[in-house]
Amino acid sequence: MDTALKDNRTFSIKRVARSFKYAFHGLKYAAKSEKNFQIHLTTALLVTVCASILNINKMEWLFIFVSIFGVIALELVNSALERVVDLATDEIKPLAKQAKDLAAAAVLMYALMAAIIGVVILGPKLLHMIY
Ligand SMILES: Nc1ncnc2c1ncn2[C@@H]1O[C@H](COP(=O)(O)OP(=O)(O)OP(=O)(O)O)[C@@H](O)[C@H]1O
Repeated sequence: MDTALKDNRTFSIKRVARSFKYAFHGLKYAAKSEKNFQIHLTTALLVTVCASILNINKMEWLFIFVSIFGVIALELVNSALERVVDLATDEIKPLAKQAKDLAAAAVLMYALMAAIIGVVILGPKLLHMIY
């Protein structure tokens, strides 16, 4: 027990590397099997290409990246929560429904904000390029 506690408190490159490895496993898993995650990744790629072509400034890039990484991170948390709920019960329960729907609502809120940021930053530049 003491050794385990000590182990948790000391900094170890090996442990940090292991944590990164597990995080990449999660990313790989989500990219392979989570439909919504794949949609967010594709959207992020399109927005990044669009923003590059439209030559946005540093501050605009910051807003775009906060939006992109925020949506992706929240989607990953949502997927994790869905699994925890499914692990906790395989019955239809109001609390399970609330937990999943609340997590989905969190993603929706952030995605809406990201969409507004995208339209505000890229919209006028796109219109200017087209007309
Ligand atoms: N155990 C449960 N009890 C009650 N309602 C549930 C339960 N599991 C899921 N639901 C309801 O069914 C909906 C669909 O659940 P599901 O687990 O398929 O997630 P999802 O929103 O379709 O996400 P994804 O497509 O990423 O798996 C949930 O949003 C929730 O409202």
